[in-house]
Amino acid sequence: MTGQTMKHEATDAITDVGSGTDFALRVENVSKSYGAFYALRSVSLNIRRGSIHGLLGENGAGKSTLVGIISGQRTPSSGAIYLDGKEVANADVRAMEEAGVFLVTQEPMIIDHISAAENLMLGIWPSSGGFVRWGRLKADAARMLKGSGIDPDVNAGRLNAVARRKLNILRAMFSGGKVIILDEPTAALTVPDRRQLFDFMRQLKNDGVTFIFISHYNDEILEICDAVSVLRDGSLAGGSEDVASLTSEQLSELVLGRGLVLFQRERRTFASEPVAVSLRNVVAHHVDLDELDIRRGEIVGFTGLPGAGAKELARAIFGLNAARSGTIGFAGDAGQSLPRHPQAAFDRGIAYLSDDRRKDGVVGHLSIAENIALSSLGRRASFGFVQRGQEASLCDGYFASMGIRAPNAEAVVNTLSGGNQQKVCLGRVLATEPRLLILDEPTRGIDVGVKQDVLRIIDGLSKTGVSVIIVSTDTDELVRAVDRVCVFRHGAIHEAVTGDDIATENLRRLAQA
Ligand SMILES: Nc1ncnc2c1ncn2[C@@H]1O[C@H](COP(=O)(O)OP(=O)(O)OP(=O)(O)O)[C@@H](O)[C@H]1O
Repeated sequence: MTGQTMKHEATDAITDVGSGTDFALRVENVSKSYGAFYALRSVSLNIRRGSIHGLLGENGAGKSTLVGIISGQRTPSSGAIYLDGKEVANADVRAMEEAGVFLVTQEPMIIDHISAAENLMLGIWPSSGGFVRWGRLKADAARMLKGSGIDPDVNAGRLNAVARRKLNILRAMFSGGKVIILDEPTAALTVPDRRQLFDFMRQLKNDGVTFIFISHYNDEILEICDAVSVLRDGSLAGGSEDVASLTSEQLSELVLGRGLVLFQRERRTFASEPVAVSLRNVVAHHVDLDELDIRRGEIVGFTGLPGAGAKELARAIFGLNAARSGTIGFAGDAGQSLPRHPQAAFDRGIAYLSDDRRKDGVVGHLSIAENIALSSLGRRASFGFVQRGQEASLCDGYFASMGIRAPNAEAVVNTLSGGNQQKVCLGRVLATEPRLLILDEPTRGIDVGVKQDVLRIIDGLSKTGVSVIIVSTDTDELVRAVDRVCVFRHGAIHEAVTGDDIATENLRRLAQA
């Protein structure tokens, strides 16, 4: 299928507006500009009632901007939104929620000091004569949370990232949402969590609820979506009303406007390479590891269920989680205690990309250039002075190779799309030129095209002798990018997989077993 035929299909879909009553939501000629820049340019969409409609596009294509407008978080520069055939004008988030439109973002809006049950029912607490009916609230919430693994009575502040995300999704679903927008909802969810979410969506869809679903994962889109629309550079570039008939390759082509060459690392054995990193007897929160050696230039994947030790070991190596005991040695040296904080790790040539860019990723109010240079400046400064020319060339290199979408490297990071912020984080970590690079979910939120570029960059870096750890729940990423996968269970490496055994189904089975 070519980009052109797809464009044609999209146009047909739009002209076939029907009576209007078939559509839960219509977007008509919506534009959004920031100064002279158009984030959206005259976009029109028709979303069928009771369907799951995928909204696709590369990083920065305009997806978040569009759903921000639909949900009342942002105001369009021009255009109109129709809900059940009626125009909604100047609506804010509250008005849109009252009208049944809910946006579930990647960053859950949870109130920490109240219980999970109270959060779940936020805004719809059952009341009688002005008093909240706590008994009814608890009973309703317990029913809703059944099977989710979330204790209704637990203080929400104590929930982990996955539970918070689930709670947020459940809240939208149970608040009488007629149109529920899920912006990359599956990031950080395990395979069983994801299955549960999709079952839930199908159930609600049968009851007539409409979903808009943003995802960069082809397998998810093919599994759950009925129709898709694709944005490219702020304009509607195509779509399909019959996702079931598409292959993964066709979907990628639809998004990128060109065929996609998937990256695959040429795996080899490292037995004859010198040991670059030696970990011994590491005991930390959720970690109890006897030993692990990583060779020069080797890429090792860490995977497992949450709390199994993969992420926790990575954090302990970088000094983010305190280790009770254990040593790390480089290139056969005697080894020293694990670093106590990130600066100490950094000084020993360890770099780390966090999966939480909000907390320890980029500095939003600084420019792309400043962010990329930030971690490596100390190392490059001479007599305390940073050479501006050096900073500029370092940054230009990463700006270009990461394909960051912005007018130039001086753009403020807060104005970038989520995926582009993630690329800035990665550029910043790579610029430190470490000897051990730890990447926690490096391509989460990154579009399918750039994902291949990122995997290529990591591959290239390993060929310069850097040892790499990739912590990932994305089995596709592990299959394409690493030489060895360590599957964690109870804080230790339960199994190490190499060669052709690094295959999607095998990894899924091992991680869940
Ligand atoms: N406040 C702002 N000022 C200037 N430009 C902005 C602002 N907000 C968004 N943009 C720009 O609008 C464009 C669309 O961004 P948007 O976040 O909608 O993309 P996206 O498709 O959701 O991307 P991603 O997949 O990376 O999340 C981007 O180029 C972004 O830099």
